[in-house]
Amino acid sequence: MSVFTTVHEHQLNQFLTQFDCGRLVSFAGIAAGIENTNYFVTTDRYALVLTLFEHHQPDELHYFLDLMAYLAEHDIPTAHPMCSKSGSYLGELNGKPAALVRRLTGGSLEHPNTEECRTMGTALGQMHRTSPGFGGYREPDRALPWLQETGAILAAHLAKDIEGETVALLEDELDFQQNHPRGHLPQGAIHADLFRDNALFEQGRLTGIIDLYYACNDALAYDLAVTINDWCRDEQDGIDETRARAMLAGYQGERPLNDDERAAWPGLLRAAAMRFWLSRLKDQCFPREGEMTYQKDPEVFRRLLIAHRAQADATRAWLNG
Ligand SMILES: Nc1ncnc2c1ncn2[C@@H]1O[C@H](COP(=O)(O)OP(=O)(O)O)[C@@H](O)[C@H]1O
Ligand SMILES: N[C@@H](CCOP(=O)(O)O)C(=O)O
Repeated sequence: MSVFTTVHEHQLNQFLTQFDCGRLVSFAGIAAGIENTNYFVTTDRYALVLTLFEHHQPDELHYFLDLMAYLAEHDIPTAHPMCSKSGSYLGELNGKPAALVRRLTGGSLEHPNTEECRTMGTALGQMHRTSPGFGGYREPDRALPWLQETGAILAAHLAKDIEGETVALLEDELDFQQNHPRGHLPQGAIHADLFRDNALFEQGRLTGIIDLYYACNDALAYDLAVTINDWCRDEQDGIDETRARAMLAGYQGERPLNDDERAAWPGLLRAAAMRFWLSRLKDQCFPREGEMTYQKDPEVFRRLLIAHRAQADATRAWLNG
């Protein structure tokens, strides 16, 4: 259950007076999600989601909310935040920064099929045609410096056990990533965590991209690699080539990758696998106090990283449809 901060009805009513959003009808905590406190809020005018941000700084929250508004206003299916009567997307509730966004319909897909992967690729391509025009900037917080810092902590921790092979993989991959920077690739605002649980579908149609709370400015093609690594994974923690080709075709129908991006592609898939292997491994080795009791499996991304390291040419071939 991820309601970390309980909201009482009188607090919510007070908060809603700042918005022109009608009268409260009902509200209920949302169990999914692992970072923030979320509630479904229904008024006599709107279906909304209330988020109380548990960790982020105001600066980055303005970036996330402005980006959501920008994308929604450019016809990318994202949840538009509600603007308060005083002109702000960000308020405060129960001592936490808080925002109301429009509730999207649909649900996330556990087993997306080829067509749904193509649809997601198309939407991501559209988003990446639009997002470089967004004026905000946020430094990537899970890029090389974070990989190095986290990798060093984990290598020291794992070296105490019998994880020789794991430490060697970690160090070798860090070395590779250090020698394959991505700053020369086309940049823009990226989602950075567009996993299956962060997109809503209804009858085969994408209704929305949610949880933009890792969004930052980074290489656009890296965002595509993050997305493929989750949406197109097969049962053996490799990549299902048919779904990957469909997602890439959908994406490139909107935004073809350039020669630099094509050359960098196998390394980007590795960077994306490494990022989620390390964040999950860190949560496993150093569980965050007082938060989620379930953990996401780091092994999935370790195996995927090994698979990507072994098949650079094959992954590049997916780019050709
Ligand atoms: N705009 C929205 N419309 C509909 N459902 C939403 C919306 N935003 C969040 N949700 C629901 O809340 C859940 C948790 O949201 P999420 O942003 O992923 O939380 P966290 O940041 O804590 O991981 C989602 O899985 C989804 O069910
Ligand atoms: N998608 C990541 C988890 C990122 O955290 P969240 O707050 O978006 O749930 C993973 O699967 O490791």
